[in-house]
Amino acid sequence: MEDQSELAPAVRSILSAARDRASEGRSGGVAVEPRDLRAAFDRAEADGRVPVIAEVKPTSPTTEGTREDDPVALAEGMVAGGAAALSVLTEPEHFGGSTDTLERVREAVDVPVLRKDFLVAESQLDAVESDVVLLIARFVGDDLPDLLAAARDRGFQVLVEVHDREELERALDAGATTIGVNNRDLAELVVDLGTFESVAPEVPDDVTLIAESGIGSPADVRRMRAAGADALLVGSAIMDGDVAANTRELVRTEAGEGADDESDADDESDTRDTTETPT
Ligand SMILES: O=P(O)(O)OC[C@@H](O)[C@@H](O)c1c[nH]c2ccccc12
Repeated sequence: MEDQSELAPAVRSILSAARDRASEGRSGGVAVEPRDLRAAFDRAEADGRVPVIAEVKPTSPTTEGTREDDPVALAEGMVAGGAAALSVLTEPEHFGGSTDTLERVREAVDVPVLRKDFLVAESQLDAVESDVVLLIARFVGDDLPDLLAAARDRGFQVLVEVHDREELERALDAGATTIGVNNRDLAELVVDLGTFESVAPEVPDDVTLIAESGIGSPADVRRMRAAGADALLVGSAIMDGDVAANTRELVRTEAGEGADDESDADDESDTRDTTETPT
């Protein structure tokens, strides 16, 4: 694995906490019957919605304060706003997440739910059922093929997260079929939508490609879609304010051939501060 000193201190702390949780997991393991992520994206497209995975993220290392609302109510609002799928943080110490929250959310909605955590050991896959799990290429290093196989054995669909072309190559070599390009650099915690634009052209067409992080406005949605995103993963911009309205705004970006262009411009100046780069 890479030299950890290159990572932002907050990320190093998250990883060390993740290793301490490495023994978590139920004895006996999980056997998941997943809700199909690709089918959920296709349904959204057929319905004129941009496929968005909306993320329940109560807080993060660079977000001020914690959103205390019931995560189930937030999740239901996101689905009402048109989210094709949901992502739920289960990392407890830095993101205010829990496996219990994920279970409650997954029971309450019928869209696929991604477990968002920093998984580094196979046993962690058994902590809770979800439709999709995240593996971050940078953090799992050479264990990627084994963890991918272990996740699939349990029935999970797997989203492999990459940040550059070298990680993309590793993900493809390991057999990943759903790949997310994180626009946030985990070394600096800085967001640059150009990251997706530089990696996306290297991704084969049969891979489901997701643009992650830093997407805050209809203009950002258009930019990522133009660069080839099949779907978008959005946290902060949806969590800030009315989650249903925020989701709806992003999901409807392509409805009616840009008919909303003017109101988009107004909406972008509302509550969201696009200069912030929370994780
Ligand atoms: O809040 P944002 O900028 O919309 O980002 C969401 C999501 O991409 C981000 O939370 C994320 C991407 N990869 C991660 C890995 C772990 C924790 C969090 C993440």
